[in-house]
Amino acid sequence: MTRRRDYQRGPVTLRGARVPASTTDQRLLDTRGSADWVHTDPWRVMRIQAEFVEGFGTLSELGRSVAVFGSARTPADHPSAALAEQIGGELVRAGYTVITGGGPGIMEAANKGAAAAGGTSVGLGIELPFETGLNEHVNVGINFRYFFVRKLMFVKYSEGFVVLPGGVGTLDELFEALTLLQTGKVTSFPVVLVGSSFWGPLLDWLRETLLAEGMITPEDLDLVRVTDDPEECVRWIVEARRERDARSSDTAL
Ligand SMILES: C/C(=C\CNc1ncnc2c1ncn2[C@@H]1O[C@H](COP(=O)(O)O)[C@@H](O)[C@H]1O)CO
Repeated sequence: MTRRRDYQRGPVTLRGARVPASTTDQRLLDTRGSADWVHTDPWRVMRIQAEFVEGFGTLSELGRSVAVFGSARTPADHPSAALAEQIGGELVRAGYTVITGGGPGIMEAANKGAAAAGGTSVGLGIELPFETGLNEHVNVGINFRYFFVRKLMFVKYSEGFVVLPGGVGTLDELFEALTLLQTGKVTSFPVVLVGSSFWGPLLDWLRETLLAEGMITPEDLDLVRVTDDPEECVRWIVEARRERDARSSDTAL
């Protein structure tokens, strides 16, 4: 009688010709060989998971937060930077943690305002082909390898988005929020555009082209509000929170 030899690879049973010549432990402990596996998708999944774990672990403890977006290229002496700095400070005084992309320009200005007001000033940095690093006003920083992990962190841990003038990165962040709101994937939260002369032409295009051509509904236009006033911006966010809290206490009754 031939003895059937089973080989267990975790939950998988292998027999006959499928039985490997070495065990998993042997392969793990064998340090020789190519390092190509580090660049394979299964290994990337582990790194992606690690980023989620790190992000969730750090951000879940920071309390109520608002994200501030805007150009990485805005000079420190630009009026938009002054607005971002003031908004960072106002948000902290209203009890919020301020979350930005941790980079230069508008991000740095918002972090500066938040830190100067004695608040938690978060930077969710991103690994880029050119090193920029976290700006000096960040007091809680996480550097992400993967844009999509970082993007989820902004949405999951912010209860409002403040969007100052910016380029494609800023537009990407704005339209991701609008898509999630429009499709009901995220519970209603305020999106405030700061800078009426910058955002006005985009809103005109949304109305005159997208709405006119039936690509969006009139209600979609209500997903954003525009202001030039930092205090009004923060007031809208606080009011939205009160409305949300009132709605959730109604449903709890
Ligand atoms: C291009 C420059 C720096 C890039 N450094 C960045 N660091 C962190 N976050 C960034 C960076 N660049 C873009 N972002 C994200 O996109 C938004 C800004 O993009 P935009 O195209 O400049 O509008 C911003 O909100 C970040 O989340 C210059 O040295």
